Amino acid sequence: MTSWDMLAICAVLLFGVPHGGLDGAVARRIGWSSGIQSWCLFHFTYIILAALVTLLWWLFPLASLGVFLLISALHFGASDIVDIGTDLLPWAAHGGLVGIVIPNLHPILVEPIFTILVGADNASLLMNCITSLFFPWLLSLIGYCFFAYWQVKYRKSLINLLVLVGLVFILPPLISFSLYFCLWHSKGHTLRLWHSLDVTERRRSAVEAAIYTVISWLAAGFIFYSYQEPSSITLIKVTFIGLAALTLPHMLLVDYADRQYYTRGRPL
Ligand SMILES: CC1=C(/C=C/C(C)=C/C=C/C(C)=C/C=O)C(C)(C)CCC1
Ligand SMILES: [Fe+2]
Repeated sequence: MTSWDMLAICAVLLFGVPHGGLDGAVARRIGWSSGIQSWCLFHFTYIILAALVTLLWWLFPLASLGVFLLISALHFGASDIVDIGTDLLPWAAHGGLVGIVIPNLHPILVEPIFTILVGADNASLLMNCITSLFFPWLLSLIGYCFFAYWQVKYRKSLINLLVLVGLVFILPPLISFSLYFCLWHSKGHTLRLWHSLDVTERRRSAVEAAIYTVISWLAAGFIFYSYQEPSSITLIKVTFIGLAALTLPHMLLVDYADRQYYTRGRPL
């Protein structure tokens, strides 16, 4: 791992992870009350789901990484176009960027990372599967180009996606992932949510997000140093398995519960 890769991973932890810190604010606005019982239930459920993902990863690494890539595609795709719509073609094209395009454009660099996460045999199986998805993804991108020609509202997001594909092409995988995750996904989510929050909710939500962020950094640091031999391999494991663990509750809240609230007519 180069020092740029290290920097990229640190950026993911420092600037990417905090966007999940606003999940408490999301929970409140979809109806979780601020009472002590609800508060405990919310945190308990969040932690149990995250722990369950970690346990499942340990038991079934290949299936867990496969499902993680799939739900990440749904999450990233939905988030990229959240202000515009929910059409399938743009969703698929945006969703495939991280899980399909990055591994296909840099298989030599991505396969060793998958190997760290799920073992060599599983990594090569997964790479074969992802390779076979590249052509369908390319078709979705071409279809999206035509779609955006007619649906003018999608043009800007299409151009964004094309720029991102260009970045993925020229940059190493961890660097392009980190740029997308920190500067597109997390920044977009945080700004959108911030503006949609009641002014009276903002201060509390910011303090809460800062506390959750520090707790997740401490947890990551603790797990990292409790490994017998902290190394770049351990850093990769802690980062991506940690992301997978936090993504499930984060996604259930943001993409499922909050979207229902959103489609009931309130602003996001
Ligand atoms: C595992 C792995 C990758 C995918 C990471 C993903 C898919 C992260 C998703 C994070 C989410 C969904 C956060 C929620 O907000 C890469 C970059 C292809 C590189 C190789 C290792
Ligand atoms: Fe997210």
